[in-house]
Amino acid sequence: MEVSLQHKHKHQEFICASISRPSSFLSPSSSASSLQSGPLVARFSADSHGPQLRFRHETESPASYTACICLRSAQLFRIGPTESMCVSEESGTDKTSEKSCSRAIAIGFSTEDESKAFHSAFDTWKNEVNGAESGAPLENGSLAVPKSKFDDKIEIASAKMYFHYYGQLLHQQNMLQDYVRTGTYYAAVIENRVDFLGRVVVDVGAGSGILSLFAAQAGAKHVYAVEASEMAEYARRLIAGNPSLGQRITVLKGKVEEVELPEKADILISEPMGTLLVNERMLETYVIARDRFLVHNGKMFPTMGRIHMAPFSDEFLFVEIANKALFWQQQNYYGVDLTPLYGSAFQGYFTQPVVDAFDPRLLVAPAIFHTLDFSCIKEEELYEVDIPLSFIASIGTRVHGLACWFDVLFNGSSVQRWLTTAPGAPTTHWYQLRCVLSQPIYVMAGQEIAGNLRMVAHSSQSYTLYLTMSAKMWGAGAEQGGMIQTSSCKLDLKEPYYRMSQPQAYAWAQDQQPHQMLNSQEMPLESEDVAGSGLTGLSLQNQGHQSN
Ligand SMILES: C[S@@+](CC[C@H](N)C(=O)[O-])C[C@H]1O[C@@H](n2cnc3c(N)ncnc32)[C@H](O)[C@@H]1O
Repeated sequence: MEVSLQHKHKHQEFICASISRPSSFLSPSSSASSLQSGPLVARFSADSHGPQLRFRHETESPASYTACICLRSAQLFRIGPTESMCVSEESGTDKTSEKSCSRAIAIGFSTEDESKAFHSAFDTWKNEVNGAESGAPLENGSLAVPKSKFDDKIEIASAKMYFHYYGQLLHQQNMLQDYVRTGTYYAAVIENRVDFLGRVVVDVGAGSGILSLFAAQAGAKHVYAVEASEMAEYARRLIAGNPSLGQRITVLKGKVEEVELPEKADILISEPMGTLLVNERMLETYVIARDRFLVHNGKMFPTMGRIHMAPFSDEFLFVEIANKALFWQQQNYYGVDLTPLYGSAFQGYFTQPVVDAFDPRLLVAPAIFHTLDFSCIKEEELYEVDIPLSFIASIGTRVHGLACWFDVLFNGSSVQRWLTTAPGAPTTHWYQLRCVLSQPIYVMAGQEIAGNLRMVAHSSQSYTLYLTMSAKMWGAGAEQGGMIQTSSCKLDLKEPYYRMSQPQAYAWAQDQQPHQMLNSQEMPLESEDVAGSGLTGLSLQNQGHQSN
């Protein structure tokens, strides 16, 4: 749909030294990359053809032009002090195909100052296009708004808070200080140098730019660091302050769903994991980056993730949550009877998943896991994830709910490395997550616990969780497959209860021996040997998006 744009000047002109097509964009039949040299006029304008950047020879009339770029999809990269690259997306001219392709023009300037002035004008014109397209009121009337894939599914208010959060250094520091996390990324990159050496890398959601710098340390030919929040500016500064690496890194401020890159990537690196792996819905962004930027069979760091689940028993936690609602049992609160709201308050507290580090001995059955393969999963498959549950209880106890954690694999050519958030492993800033049932169920040792965990994405960048757990009939009559008790709950992953206790030593009843709940496949060895001690003292502020 058309968006009108009314710049305060009708056009703006600059002199540049040359324009040419970069060789990688030339068709095989092209003989020369140069389009024009000699003094050229670059003209920004907004007319009936929309907002455009046109180039013409100084001697030609303003109506004629050598090259024309639509400003709507254009991105400008500085590739040298007096050299820049302008890339735009073009729809295919072939009517039978809806495919679009990228078009690039290298622009030369005589001086650095000319280059700076041009970039500043480009940003101004681009901002005006973006302002118009995001629905900002313009003098010439109301606007139809084309939306990106991100804007289509995420509420504006949620996205605003989300990027505001990540735009602050203190929250990036929180992630950088998770040495299990950052150390494992560092080891995964450096030990798999061969996957980065001489390669083009895209850092998906670059934040401070730390992973881009790791990729450059591993010998990447060029890294495109894409970051939507104001952190992009800090990333630029950090990268400029590390010039030997920084000269191979370009920071692009924008959403992964919207920016254009001048070339395809051989490898993607990203840290898109939220609580329970999927919180924040950034995995979708990672998968979109794969489809937009990665060459066929390119690598992804991380390559896949697994959500691990096991039933747990934790009487202290259950009582703590249930007691929170006791407030509403007061019959004389300044003369008011609060009890009509007790039931709702009680249920309300159980809609909050609990985030903390717990003792793995609280698990009452070996864990199962569900795999999300980032290299092939479709974005839409992340909108709803349905996981059947089946466990065999190791002990007779009261089951209070489902404990969950995740790990991710860096499937490098030299070394396979896992980053785990398992209970009992060095604690990360993700901790673990527990869904607590308001009605616990009783099980005997050897009894099957069946159920289902359904996670449905919502537009506030998180998920609604639907959990059902049932104790299957055991002993006589079990062959009929009946359930003895079933308990269900609905939780909002966006509203967790952050309970930052240290893992506690729990006393075991005489008939309950501590047992090994993690099977050998799940033993979190890798992160331990990289990062050393855990981070149990790490603080995690309760601000809605701290889970990453
Ligand atoms: C968990 S942080 C990781 C930052 C950094 N890569 C690191 O490992 O320290 C995720 C970053 O991705 C950015 N981000 C999330 N969704 C994005 C999107 N759709 N486009 C661009 N950046 C995005 C956030 O602003 C945030 O800075």
